Amino acid sequence: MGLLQMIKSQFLCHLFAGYVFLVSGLIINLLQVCTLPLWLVSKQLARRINIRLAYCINSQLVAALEWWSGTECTLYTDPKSYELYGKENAVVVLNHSFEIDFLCGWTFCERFGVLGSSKVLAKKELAYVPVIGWSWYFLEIVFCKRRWEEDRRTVAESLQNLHDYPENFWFLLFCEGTRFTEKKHQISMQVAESKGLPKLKYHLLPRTKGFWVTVQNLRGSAAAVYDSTLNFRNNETPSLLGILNGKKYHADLYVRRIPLEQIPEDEADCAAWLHKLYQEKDSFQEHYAQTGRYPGPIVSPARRPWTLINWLFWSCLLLYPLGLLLSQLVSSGSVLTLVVSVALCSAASLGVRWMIGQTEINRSSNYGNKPASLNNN
Ligand SMILES: CCCCC/C=C\C/C=C\CCCCCCCC(=O)SCCNC(=O)CCNC(=O)[C@H](O)C(C)(C)COP(=O)(O)OP(=O)(O)OC[C@H]1O[C@@H](n2cnc3c(N)ncnc32)[C@H](O)[C@@H]1OP(=O)(O)O
Ligand SMILES: CCCCCCCCCCCCCCCCCC(=O)OC[C@@H](O)COP(=O)(O)O
Repeated sequence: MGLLQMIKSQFLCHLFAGYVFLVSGLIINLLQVCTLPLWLVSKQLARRINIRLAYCINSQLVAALEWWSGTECTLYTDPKSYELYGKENAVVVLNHSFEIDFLCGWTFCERFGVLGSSKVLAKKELAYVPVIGWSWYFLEIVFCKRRWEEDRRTVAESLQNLHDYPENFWFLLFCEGTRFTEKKHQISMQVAESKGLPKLKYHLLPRTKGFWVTVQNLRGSAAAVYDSTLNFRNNETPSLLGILNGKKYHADLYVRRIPLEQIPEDEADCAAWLHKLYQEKDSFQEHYAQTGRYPGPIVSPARRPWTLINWLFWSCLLLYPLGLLLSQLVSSGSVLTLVVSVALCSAASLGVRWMIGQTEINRSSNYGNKPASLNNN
């Protein structure tokens, strides 16, 4: 392990990065709360401000991926479609197989200028995650309980609300609804068999209702579905902790742009269309397993400096109060102050570790672990 790699794996580096993320994130959450009165005066201005505030949070994780770990993300797509990315609203369908799949999505959001406005159909539990989850209220992120009878109305209403969104956005749908595990795959394939559907080797069976309600309610606003299939070279199993330790990964993403007009409006036809799409995605993963690449040309956008500049800005801004605090701590010599400071530090680092745990598949939910009739979160 080189010197730089050793420095990146130091706990003190992670502690500082966590301090900057947490404190800057809470400051930004507070600023977002302050925009609430503005929603009554000018909703569009409030939205534009929140897009930029959210960028300050999300881009710190993208900076960790792109600059700290140096992870490379290669895009395989049609050059004609590439020209449209970032210039239209789109529904992104991405396989949910890795702990940092969302982060690889975010790096492309950043490079196409939609990181602050990006949205997702997210499980309700994530709304309670400090900083990121809290910021999503102000981004009008769509939350679901993963219970259709409760979700169908709330999801439709939330999506309708996005029709007058002032800036281009990508709406991410992980149609499998949960991260891939062998146990969930086994159960999912039993459901596939019971439905007479072909078994999938690399994916869980997609949940089609959320996709149908999303496409139905974004027609007229979103121009296309970006069918996105992600994998990592050398059978890597990347993690957010690995990123924080400076581990470099190499992601490959295959994106196909499918105009929304090509997607059936009828619910049953739309469901059949999505099942066929996932069978195609499965074949792309097989192609990747055999050849180490996706079909089609590589047109990768280069990483941009803004995520690094944003992180450096917040680090410099927060370094001063941290220095003051530490110098007062040392000069006071008070044992009580020392104990309280150490306790606060420990609580904050445990909090950040819990947040990182939200991305870890070994802590995933029970959703999809039971057959269809008994399914719950
Ligand atoms: C280029 C890349 C850029 C991308 C980046 C862009 C933006 C990024 C922005 C933000 C990043 C944020 C990162 C956070 C990500 C967090 C994401 C999540 O939280 S994923 C979990 C929440 N989302 C979903 O669940 C979406 C998919 N689910 C649905 O759509 C569901 O339909 C639902 C609307 C949630 C309703 O849930 P429910 O369980 O009631 O679903 P269904 O009714 O559909 O399920 C029953 C249905 O499924 C069949 N089935 C299949 N397998 C099973 C199984 N194992 N158990 C039970 N049932 C199963 C079942 O037979 C039924 O079939 P049918 O519909 O035919 O009756
Ligand atoms: C600059 C460096 C910063 C260092 C500190 C890092 C702080 C950590 C931030 C944590 C961010 C958490 C964002 C939540 C994203 C979780 C995405 C996800 O994948 O959720 C899982 C669900 O889809 C499905 O859940 P399961 O049913 O599989 O269970």
